[in-house]
Amino acid sequence: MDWYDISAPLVNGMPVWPGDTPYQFGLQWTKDESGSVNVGRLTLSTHTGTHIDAPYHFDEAGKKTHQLDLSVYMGPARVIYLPDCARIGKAELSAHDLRGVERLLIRTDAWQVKETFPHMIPHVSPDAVLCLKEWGVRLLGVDVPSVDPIDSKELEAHHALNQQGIHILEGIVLSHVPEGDYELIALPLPIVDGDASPVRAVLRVK
Ligand SMILES: Nc1ccccc1C(=O)C[C@H](N)C(=O)O
Ligand SMILES: [Zn+2]
Ligand SMILES: [Zn+2]
Repeated sequence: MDWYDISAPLVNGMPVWPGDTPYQFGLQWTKDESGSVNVGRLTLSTHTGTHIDAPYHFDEAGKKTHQLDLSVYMGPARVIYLPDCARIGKAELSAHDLRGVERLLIRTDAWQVKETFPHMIPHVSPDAVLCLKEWGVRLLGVDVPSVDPIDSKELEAHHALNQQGIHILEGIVLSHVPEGDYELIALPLPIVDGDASPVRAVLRVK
């Protein structure tokens, strides 16, 4: 295997952010009905499964999905494993030499039961954000649905990351991926005026 799929499967009934639009796929027309083709129809939140947040999600003046710099979402990426961690802080990250890492993907394995939305997730603490910036990180990916605590209204980590120009990738699946260096591709859809976009995220083994 020379690549890993790190995307959550999109399937009816999959967990979504509490209160957000349920994910639904179905056939609008079947081949039987139309006489020629099956045609699907999707109803979904932009934050479904593996997705990126555009800054506009939490900042009125922030970039929207169609304005994002795609070079952020393609290129060298480092996967690190931080098991049993409640908080992704400076101390946790400092155990790794991350200088020059442009895309950092953190495997926590904190979200085990993928059929339900997690109540508690490790969150990124603001003290980590300045370090990430200093090391040269442009994209931070996590294997949980948010970089902030689920019940956070302030979204401190979202804002702190955005202030440093660090983009956010959430809900990646890394439980089968060893630590190391890869090439990431996780491109957002060109949703005009969007706040976020699902992505197909893959890692090519270097
Ligand atoms: N979908 C939502 C619906 C309501 C309130 C928040 C969300 C979020 O998505 C927040 C989360 N921090 C996120 O960026 O994915
Ligand atoms: Zn999101
Ligand atoms: Zn988010």
